[in-house]
Amino acid sequence: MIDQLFDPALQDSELQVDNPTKPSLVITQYDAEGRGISYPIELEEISVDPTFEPHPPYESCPPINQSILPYHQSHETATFIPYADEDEFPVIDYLARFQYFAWEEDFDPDSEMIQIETARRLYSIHHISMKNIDRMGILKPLRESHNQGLLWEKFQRDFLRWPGRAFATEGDMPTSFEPAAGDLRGMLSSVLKTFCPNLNCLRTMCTTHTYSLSGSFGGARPKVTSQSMRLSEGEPCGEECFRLTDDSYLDKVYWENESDTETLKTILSISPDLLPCQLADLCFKPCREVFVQRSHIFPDHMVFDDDPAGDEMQKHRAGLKARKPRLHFEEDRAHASFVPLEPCNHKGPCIDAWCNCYLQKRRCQLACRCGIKCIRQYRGCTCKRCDFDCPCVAHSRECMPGLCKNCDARGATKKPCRNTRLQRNDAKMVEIKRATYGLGAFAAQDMKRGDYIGDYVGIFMTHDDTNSLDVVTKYSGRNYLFEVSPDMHELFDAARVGNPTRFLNHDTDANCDARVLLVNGEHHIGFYTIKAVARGEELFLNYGEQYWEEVNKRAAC
Ligand SMILES: C[S@@+](CC[C@H](N)C(=O)[O-])C[C@H]1O[C@@H](n2cnc3c(N)ncnc32)[C@H](O)[C@@H]1O
Repeated sequence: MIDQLFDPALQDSELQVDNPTKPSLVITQYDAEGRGISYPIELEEISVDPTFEPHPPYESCPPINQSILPYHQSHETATFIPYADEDEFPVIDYLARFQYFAWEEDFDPDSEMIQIETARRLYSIHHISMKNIDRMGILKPLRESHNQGLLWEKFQRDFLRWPGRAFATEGDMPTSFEPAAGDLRGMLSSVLKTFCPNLNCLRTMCTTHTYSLSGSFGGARPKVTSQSMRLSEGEPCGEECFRLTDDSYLDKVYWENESDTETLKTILSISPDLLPCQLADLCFKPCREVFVQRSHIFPDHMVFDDDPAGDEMQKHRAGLKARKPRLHFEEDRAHASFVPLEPCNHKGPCIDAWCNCYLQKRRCQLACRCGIKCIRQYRGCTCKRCDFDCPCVAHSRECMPGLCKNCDARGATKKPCRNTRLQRNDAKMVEIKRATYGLGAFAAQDMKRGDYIGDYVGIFMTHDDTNSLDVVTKYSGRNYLFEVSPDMHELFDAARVGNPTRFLNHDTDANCDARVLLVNGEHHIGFYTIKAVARGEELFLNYGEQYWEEVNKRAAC
């Protein structure tokens, strides 16, 4: 480029290069006529420290703040061959662990294109509504939700233009699906899908907590009768306040628009005991009208009932008296076997076959929609200082904001409950540096015994899924699998995604240990110091004998 600089055709007349021997970069900008203007930029010389080793190939670890559950179970499908350009890597052995190549079974872009084009022609040329196209059942559903279905997929990728397309240039289908303005339930469901309501999760479009939330929220039961609301203390909110209404008004309210009643029902299914004055603001209706409608939805005799869901409870009441439920909560055991369950959502008590939690001998979770009377829900602790006497601590469970009564589990004060450090991410600082065995984690500050280091996160998988990892683990000599259940059936793999806890090396005289904890209904692996650690010291875990037995077994076979 320096030579070109002196080409009179390209050279800018004002360009001066003071010292052509000094490394410099010349930038030439061309205009539409091909005239170039060049100017030099001096380069800073950079010397590379030879001790700084390049990062090993095929090893990347994007940071995550919570474990993830991938959409596609990668153990069945080979999407990628690591170390493929290294002769020693046993490619065939690796591929033999999978049933398919990803290209064999992944979506077929041709078929998808044809489906989209077919739908478009049916819609814009033959004027068949999207609802009716769906009802034909010949194509993939167009709109399953605001972010699922053929229409959504169409906007996730760029299709090449294809010859057939030119013959039909009529308009396109609507691009997005939004619930109608009056459909409060639809709008809330779509937001829930976008913003995960799980207490441990702040991720948009969360794929970890995949249980279907659409339509399943609500189901809370009223505790306050309309009569006691009317008798409760409080100032009327205005002339039309329910507090100024007598019974004669009860038959005189009729809402013509069904969506108004639906909106009220949706709000009540989430918060059944809101005062009519508050409901009036949310529904844009006069307070006394809302009161009358609420008393139709929740008649007082239902509120007194043990189970306003009614029938099922009546049917089972006789049975209930006779047989006391024998509760055996698997999760109460410190290192319980753990399989994630869909939250239950049913009428009637959680003591029969319709309740999945009951069938699986599990506690109901926060996300369950079985109602406030559920006897299987954990009630929280009542202690102030949560140490060894605390039932949450004793059962390897972090205290729960909203349920634990006296400790500051929410972290609202300067002295929040210690037994919530994992969910508050109140971790001591660590530094990742070269260590004896690859990289290692080092204390970046002085630590006391019992300090919290971090939450071991990775890809959530079952033991069967690890089969395909064996070849890679043996080849790289690095293993990032951590069992979350004692039978080793469920694991987190921090090889491909993780956080600094993945760098703790092994020592029999370890200064840290790992504890399986139930945190807001999910099992986590927390790392804690078991002795004082000075700043700069390396943090070690004892991987256990079983770990090294496995390593030796793998090496031998
Ligand atoms: C969870 S990783 C620890 C972080 C790892 N050193 C790195 O650079 O990413 C576990 C792997 O570290 C290595 N390792 C850790 N402690 C070791 C030890 N005491 N002896 C030999 N290798 C060890 C082994 O390769 C093991 O599979």
